[in-house]
Amino acid sequence: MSKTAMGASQKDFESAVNQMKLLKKDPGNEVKLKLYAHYKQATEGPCNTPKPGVFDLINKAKWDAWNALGNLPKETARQNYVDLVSGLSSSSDSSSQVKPEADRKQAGYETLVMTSEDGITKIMLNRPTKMNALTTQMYQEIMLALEAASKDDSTITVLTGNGSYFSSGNDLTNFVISPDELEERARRGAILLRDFVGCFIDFPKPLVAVVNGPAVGISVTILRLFDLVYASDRATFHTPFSHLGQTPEACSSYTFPSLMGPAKAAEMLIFGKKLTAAEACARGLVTEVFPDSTFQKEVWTRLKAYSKLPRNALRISKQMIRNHEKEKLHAINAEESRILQERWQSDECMNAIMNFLSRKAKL
Ligand SMILES: CCCCCCCCCCC/C=C/C(=O)SCCNC(=O)CCNC(=O)[C@H](O)C(C)(C)COP(=O)(O)OP(=O)(O)OC[C@H]1O[C@@H](n2cnc3c(N)ncnc32)[C@H](O)[C@@H]1OP(=O)(O)O
Repeated sequence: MSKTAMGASQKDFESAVNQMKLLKKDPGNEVKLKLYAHYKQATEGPCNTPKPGVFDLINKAKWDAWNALGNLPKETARQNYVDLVSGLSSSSDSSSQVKPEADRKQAGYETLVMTSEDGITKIMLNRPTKMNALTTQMYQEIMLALEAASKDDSTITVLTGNGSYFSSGNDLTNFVISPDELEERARRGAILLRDFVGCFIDFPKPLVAVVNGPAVGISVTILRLFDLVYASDRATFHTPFSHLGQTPEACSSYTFPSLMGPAKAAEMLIFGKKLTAAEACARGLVTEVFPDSTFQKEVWTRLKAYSKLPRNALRISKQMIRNHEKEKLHAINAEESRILQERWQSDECMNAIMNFLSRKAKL
């Protein structure tokens, strides 16, 4: 009989616990929470400790993960733990294996797939099971990818998402930190945000967003810094900043009012109205909307034709259009990042994040 059918033995479990201690690569907060919850369930049974206070972020997230397992039997939790660890070990073992050409990622990127073909460099966000939510690692990798794309011999650079979403915006687990770390992490977060947006402001070549599905938060506000925005008619555009106790970023406090007028910008940025692709197009945020059934075909045919245009002319024209407001955009970016640094330390923001993480609220 297989191990799974019998359930993992206590020995398997102990060996998985030891294996975890030897794991070289950090598996990330979400996996660590799952491991913690299954370990506690396997060793102590259903959650039996008082719920930590709302500002005790780490312990609250751990408690929520354990509590979510309800009455899961100890044996099942033990098996799940062993399976989780075995998945982690095999994925780190296989990192040295050669993958088939079709799914080989350009070296150095774990959260993106970067490819160059037909004069187009494509940067694809690649966390489809998390709706391409942006972790701090992902912000860093996007900056590296943009830097590489700005120097390669392609004509056009494209950002798109793998799976059903373009991106669900900032990964809210970026906020799973202990209260004594909050001030320093907010300071570093503001620098990361400023540098990330700065790369888009300064990007020298035509930059195209292929919005394959819904976009949330910073994946919406950043769009005004692209030269073309093509959207599937399945895409939606949602900036729920107030719901999260946060404020606009990516220069949207300036670019959105100048694009669509202050009243329409307020509807999105202050009140969190979600737009359809057609509405976003009518407001000038999207260049063109395509039926989802033909989206990829139509967009890539169009982009391949554009990529054959004279490279330097495209580049110089882009810079002529963008250079007028570059300095202003950098100043606005710095100010928005400073304000967010304060917001991230507010009760309003912390409560909203905890609500999401404990699955009480879906935006
Ligand atoms: C101290 C601070 C340091 C911070 C440093 C950051 C620096 C830069 C900050 C830039 C500022 C940016 C702001 C924003 O982008 S605000 C917008 C944030 N995004 C959201 O609020 C969206 C939250 N997600 C949702 O509401 C829903 O998930 C969504 C509507 C997108 C989809 O719902 P659906 O029911 O279809 O799917 P699930 O919710 O089940 O999602 C599937 C799994 O994906 C996970 N997920 C999705 N989005 C996020 C996210 N943004 N953050 C974290 N995780 C996300 C979800 O949890 C599911 O995971 P599991 O299967 O493991 O449960």
